Amino acid sequence: MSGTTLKDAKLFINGEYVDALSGETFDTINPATNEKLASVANASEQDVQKTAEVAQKTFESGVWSKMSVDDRAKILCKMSDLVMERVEELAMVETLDVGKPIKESLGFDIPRAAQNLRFFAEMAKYVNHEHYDKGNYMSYAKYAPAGVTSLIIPWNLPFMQMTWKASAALAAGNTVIVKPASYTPLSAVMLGEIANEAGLPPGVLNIITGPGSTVGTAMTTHPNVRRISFVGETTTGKTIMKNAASQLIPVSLELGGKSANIVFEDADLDEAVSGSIEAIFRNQGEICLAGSRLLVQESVYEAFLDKFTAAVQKIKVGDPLDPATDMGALVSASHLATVDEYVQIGLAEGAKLAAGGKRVAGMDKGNFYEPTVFYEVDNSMRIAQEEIFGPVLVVIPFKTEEDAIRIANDSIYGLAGVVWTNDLRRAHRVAAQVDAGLLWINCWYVRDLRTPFGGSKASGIGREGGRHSFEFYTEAKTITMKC
Ligand SMILES: NC(=O)c1ccc[n+]([C@@H]2O[C@H](COP(=O)([O-])OP(=O)(O)OC[C@H]3O[C@@H](n4cnc5c(N)ncnc54)[C@H](O)[C@@H]3O)[C@@H](O)[C@H]2O)c1
Ligand SMILES: O=C/C=C/C=C(\O)C(=O)O
Repeated sequence: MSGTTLKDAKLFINGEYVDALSGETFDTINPATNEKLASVANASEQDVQKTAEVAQKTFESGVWSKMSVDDRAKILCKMSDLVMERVEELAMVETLDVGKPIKESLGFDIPRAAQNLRFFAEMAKYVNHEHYDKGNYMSYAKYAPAGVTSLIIPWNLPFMQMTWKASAALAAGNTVIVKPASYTPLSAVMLGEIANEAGLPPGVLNIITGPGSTVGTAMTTHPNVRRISFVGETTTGKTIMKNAASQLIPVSLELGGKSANIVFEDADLDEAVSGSIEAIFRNQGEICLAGSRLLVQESVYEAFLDKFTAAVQKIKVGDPLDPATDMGALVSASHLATVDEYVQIGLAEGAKLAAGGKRVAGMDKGNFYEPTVFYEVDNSMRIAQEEIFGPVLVVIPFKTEEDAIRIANDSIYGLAGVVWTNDLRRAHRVAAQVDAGLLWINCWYVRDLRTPFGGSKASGIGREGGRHSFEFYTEAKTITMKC
């Protein structure tokens, strides 16, 4: 692991890899060693300007926007196949750049990216066909690609989330400018090679690396841009929405979360323990959908917490490239400092540690943090209200179903929720009352790409997935004719 270097990353514009116009680069760092992995082109507003012109010209040429949906699907499915042909290489790059366990990159991130490409390519053939008759009049709707689409991606699941957005936008016939997060650009730029090999016309997919403050701003204010889809922090989402308002561009925002994971006394406790461990510690807790507030019914609180902390001790934190590793390194030294700061805040607020609370001993070179569990937590504490986005769980007892729902909803966020119970009616009753876009009952993060995905309250605006993605990435036109 130590000393691994990867190919330097350039911008992918108009089907070619190029340097930033300024020639500047920045380094991407391996979170497991804090050593440099590769140099990355550092784009500026001028690069975005150039790319927006390429994307607009390509869109207007019709080479992709007017290609038949079947032909588009062939190319996107080919990209999907090529992703799987290169699964090991892509997984290694993702693991080195993000710090996540290789078993995750190999078993989830990259295969899910291939699935994203294939799913939206195929679905494009079947969605959004509408036709109505009314007396002598017939109406139908055409869903045309919207145009140049800006996609801005965070660092936690880079390749998976990039393809989650880009596949839908491309399948709908748009041209795309995508920006990965500066911590994790390496897998994203590889999609350019794959696009070229699959025969995607130049200028359809463009990939830009550089700072959110300049490149991201230019991507959200450029007059050529017709759609913006963003995944990231709530505060960044607000800035993007303000910028988008200046051009009146529709936005789709997938933002932060502080989701309640509710364990009722009638749940299968062993299943709830393993599911709840997964819900907070998968991907080092760096996942927007994390069940970061564990609400446990008082009657089983102690029994559950004992089982849970015993299971936490078994989590193997280690070298992300080791196939046995369950939890890797946090994405950056500064993120590790933020996570540790929250742990100190929790202690100062009076919460108690049942597990973790510090860096992993003997692994100081990388950003390794112990899986951390706080109890004696009140939901009003900062550690229960603010998104930590790391391996830190707060456990809160509750008495009744009404208490659980009240605590779950006492949050600015509304992304996800989890309910563990064997009472069918309770499961649906609670799921209906938790204010969140996504609810899982006796499971967590099981995805069907046809379903609406996104959050309410401070967790976002809009939904993607299935027909919802196609609605967002297209412009509807109703045509009515007298017959
Ligand atoms: N709801 C979801 O589906 C979902 C999924 C994954 C992550 N997230 C959230 O993402 C956050 C973690 O990711 P992050 O730290 O990369 O988020 P972030 O908001 O800091 O950055 C996300 C992206 O936005 C860019 N950016 C920054 N400032 C910008 C600006 N002013 N204009 C345009 N772009 C800008 C960044 O460079 C990066 O590419 C967490 O809050 C997490 O909950 C949400
Ligand atoms: O960290 C956030 C997870 C986002 C997940 C998806 O976008 C998805 O599964 O489609």
